[in-house]
Amino acid sequence: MVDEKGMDFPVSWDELHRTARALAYRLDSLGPFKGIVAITRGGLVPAAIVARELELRLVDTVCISTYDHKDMGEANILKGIDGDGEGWLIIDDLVDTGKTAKIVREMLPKAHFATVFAKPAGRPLVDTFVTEVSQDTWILFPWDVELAYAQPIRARKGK
Ligand SMILES: O=P(O)(O)OC[C@H]1O[C@H](OP(=O)(O)OP(=O)(O)O)[C@H](O)[C@@H]1O
Ligand SMILES: O=c1[nH]c(=O)c2nc[nH]c2[nH]1
Ligand SMILES: [Mg+2]
Repeated sequence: MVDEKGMDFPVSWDELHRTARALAYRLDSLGPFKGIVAITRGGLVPAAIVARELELRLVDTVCISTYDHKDMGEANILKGIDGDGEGWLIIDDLVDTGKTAKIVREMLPKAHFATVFAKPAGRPLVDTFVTEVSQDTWILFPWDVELAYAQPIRARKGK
């Protein structure tokens, strides 16, 4: 779908699993880490995959909500975490504007911040990521979609 936020970039469960495993592969050589801080909710599934691959069993959360679907609002910090993050690995699904990443980095300045996807505006705030997509792309995660009828491309263009 194309709207004012740009083109949707749908990601399947398989693709997400494969890309999160690629992230774990990169992170393995940058550790060892004490544990993972997952940024809810988007970071939960990638954090579970990375935790499995890096054999990390200590998993905490920072809970931040900024978007209502595609609409950005104020960042609402529902749960923080103590300490400076030294030795910890922060996992989120993506950085977009970098607003969430900035808050998390200020909260845990010594942690390693990793995401599966990065858009250009947020990219400088991430230590490790796998796939870059353009700023006007909306990543559509598998937990946000259901299987449904898709109009043929020609019909969508009104031909
Ligand atoms: O770089 P930014 O512009 O801050 O955008 C990235 C953040 O936005 C999304 O979270 P959201 O606030 O939608 O909450 P959710 O993870 O619960 O879906 C996403 O999971 C990132 O955490
Ligand atoms: O599902 C999402 N896809 C995105 O591209 C995005 N950017 C900020 N928050 C987002 N959530
Ligand atoms: Mg999030």
